[in-house]
Amino acid sequence: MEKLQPLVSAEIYQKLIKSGISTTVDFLITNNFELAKSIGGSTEEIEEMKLKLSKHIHKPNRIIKAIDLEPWPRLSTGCKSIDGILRKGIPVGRITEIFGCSGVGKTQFCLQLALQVQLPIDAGGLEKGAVYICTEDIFPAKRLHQLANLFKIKNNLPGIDFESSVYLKHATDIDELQKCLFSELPILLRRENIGLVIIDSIAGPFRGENTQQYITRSRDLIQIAHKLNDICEEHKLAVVCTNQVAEDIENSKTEPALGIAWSNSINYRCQILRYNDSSVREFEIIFSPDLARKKCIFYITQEGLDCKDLI
Ligand SMILES: Nc1ncnc2c1ncn2[C@@H]1O[C@H](COP(=O)(O)OP(=O)(O)OP(=O)(O)O)[C@@H](O)[C@H]1O
Repeated sequence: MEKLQPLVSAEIYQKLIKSGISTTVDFLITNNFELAKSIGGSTEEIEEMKLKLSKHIHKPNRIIKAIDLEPWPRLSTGCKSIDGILRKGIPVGRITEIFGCSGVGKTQFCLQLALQVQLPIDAGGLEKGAVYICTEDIFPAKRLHQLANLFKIKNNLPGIDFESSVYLKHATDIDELQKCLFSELPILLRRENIGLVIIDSIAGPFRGENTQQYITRSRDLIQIAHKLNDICEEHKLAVVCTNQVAEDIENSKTEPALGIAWSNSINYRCQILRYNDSSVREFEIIFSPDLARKKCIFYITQEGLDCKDLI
């Protein structure tokens, strides 16, 4: 892990340590306003420091030890078995897709992430808020409320109003989704400290478009995927998109919707499956740039995702 010292002065290093920032990755993913508060100086000066540090990490042709490889920061899912196969959680700075049949628990998974992201860093969170973009059903506010109340108790944080850091947007068609991603979201991301953007589901706006709109549909999808990638990288946040399944009748199987252009635009693809009608689910990594194809089991309770008696 790349240490901040000797890259910054001893005085600044001490101030950063006091704020819980000990590595270059911590520094790079922390909001400029927060850094300016911790070590003094203007946000422009902080941006300059970030540029220098990122150049140091990505120095071309620099030979490094395997142990010095920077792991991508992760956001814990709050479920030990899933975190175990994801190497501590959902990657920050990348797009993760969660696909599965209707009612399998994709929304439940996303609601839990919207709470987890607000936890302190040492508890697996990012101490940031979440943006939740619904494209199909209206946002399940009651379920979030129930989860948030139990989440406070579980994490012993009775004073935190978790619901007030979840920003909602309902975008049911492609135009609304584009407007949200290209104009509304960038403004919000500049104003608020956001660590997670959820789209539930990415397939929603692309359904029901007729075949004549096929070409513009593909172009719009690619444009949206590029925008999501830019947002991830620029704001160092995690993007999670749920996706529906499409029937492949010829081969009697189901596949994630939206085809190959979308598949090539995401970094991580994971599937949730349900065992019969029980509360037990299977979570499987289908592809990823840094993880093996693995699966684990978990279940959904009123407190969210869990695996207590399973591991
Ligand atoms: N409070 C709860 N206690 C136990 N299980 C719950 C609770 N809330 C939701 N569930 C489980 O989650 C399932 C619904 O999951 P969810 O709405 O997240 O599915 P989904 O994959 O997002 O579906 P869709 O694609 O139709 O939106 C329910 O069928 C139930 O099994």
